Amino acid sequence: MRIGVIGTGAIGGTIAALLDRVGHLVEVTARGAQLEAIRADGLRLDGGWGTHTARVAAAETLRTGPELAFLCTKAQDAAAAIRANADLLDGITVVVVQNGLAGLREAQQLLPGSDCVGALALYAASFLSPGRVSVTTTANTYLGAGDGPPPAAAVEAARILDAAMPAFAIDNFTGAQWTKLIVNQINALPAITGLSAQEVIGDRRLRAVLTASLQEATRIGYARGVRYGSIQGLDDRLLRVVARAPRWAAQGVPLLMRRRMGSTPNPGSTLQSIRRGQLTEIDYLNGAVVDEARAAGQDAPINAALTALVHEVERTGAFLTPAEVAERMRPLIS
Ligand SMILES: NC(=O)C1=CN([C@@H]2O[C@H](COP(=O)(O)OP(=O)(O)OC[C@H]3O[C@@H](n4cnc5c(N)ncnc54)[C@H](OP(=O)(O)O)[C@@H]3O)[C@@H](O)[C@H]2O)C=CC1
Ligand SMILES: CC(C)(CO)C(=O)C(=O)O
Repeated sequence: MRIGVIGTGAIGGTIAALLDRVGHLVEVTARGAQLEAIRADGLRLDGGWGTHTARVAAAETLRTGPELAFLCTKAQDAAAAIRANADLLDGITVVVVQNGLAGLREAQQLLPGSDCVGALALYAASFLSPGRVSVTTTANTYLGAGDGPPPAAAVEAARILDAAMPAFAIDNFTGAQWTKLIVNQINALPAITGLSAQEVIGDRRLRAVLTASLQEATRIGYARGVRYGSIQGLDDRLLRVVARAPRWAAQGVPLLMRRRMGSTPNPGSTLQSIRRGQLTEIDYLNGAVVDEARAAGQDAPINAALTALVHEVERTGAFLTPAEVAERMRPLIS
C-alpha cells in the first residue's frame, strides 16, 4: 500500500520505518538535515522493536498520492503541515498521531473531504540525530474518533498499522485522549529540569508536583463531564478515586507510569523539543488543562505554573534544579 508519513521525527520516523519493514511503499516528509540524512542513508530505527533501515522516498511535502497517511507533527505544527499537503490528503484516511485534545478536531476542520481519525501512541520514541530514531518503550497505539464505537476508517487503519506495531481501534476515543492528557502530565517536569521521566518520578519533590498537577488535571476533566477512556492501566473508575485521594495515595499513578516505561531513559517529547532549541507543545498539554478549566469556570493554577515554567526554559535555555522547582511550586502545592 502507498502510505505517506508527514513529520518524520520520533513518532513519524518509527511509524514510517516499521511500515516500510512490513513491505508498504512509504513516502515521508522531512526538512533540513533530517531530509538530507534520510535521502543519503535512509531512516534508521533501533530500540524496542528491533533495528531497521528504511530506504524511503523523502521530500518537504508528499509527492505521490498516498492511499493512507499519518500526520505526526507536534500539535502547533499540524495546521501548516496539513495545508502544505492538503491536495494529496483529500479523500483518503488521515491518521492524526498526536498528544493533546486538539489534533483530530483541527484535521477534521481542515480536511472536510478526508476520513480523519485520531491515534494515541503509548510507546515512547526518541529522535537521536538526523535520520536516527530509537524506541525507548514499546506499547500499543489506539485509534478512533468521537465518544462512540470507532469509525470504519479507524478499524481499517488499525488493521494496517497492527501488522507493523501493536495497534487497536477503540470506543470512546475522546475519553482516551483525556486519559492520555493525564499521562502527559509527565512531560512538563523533564522539560523544566532536563531529567528523564524516570528520574523525575524517582525524585520525591518532583513526584509531589507531578502528582498534584495530575490530580488537578483529572478533576478538571470531571468538571468538563469527561468519561475517561481505559488505557495504560488507568480508567474512569480509578481516576475518579485518584482525583480525590490524598497525595501519598495518588502518587501510585506516577509510580505505575514509571514501571510501564521501563529502564531506558525517556526524555519525553517535550524535553526533546527543548534540547533541539524548538518551541514545545506545552500549550496543548498542561496548557489544554488550563483552557478546559477556564471553560468549566474554574482555575488550574498548578498546570498554569508548569506551562509558564516550560515557556521560561524555552526562552532562557536554562534548566531548573529539582530544589528550585520545589521552591517555585511550593505556594501551589499545599
Ligand atoms: N516522542 C514520543 O515518545 C511520543 C510523542 N507523542 C506525540 O506524537 C506527536 C509527534 O511527536 P514527536 O515525534 O516526538 O515529535 P518530533 O518533534 O520528534 O517530530 C515532529 C516532526 O514534525 C516535523 N514538522 C514540524 N513542522 C512541520 C511541517 N509544517 N510540515 C512537516 N513536518 C513538520 C518536524 O520537523 P522539524 O524538526 O524540521 O521541525 C519533526 O520532524 C506529538 O503530538 C507528541 O506529543 C506521543 C507519544 C509518544
Ligand atoms: C507518555 C510519553 C511521555 C511517552 O514518551 C509521551 O507521550 C510523550 O513523550 O509525549
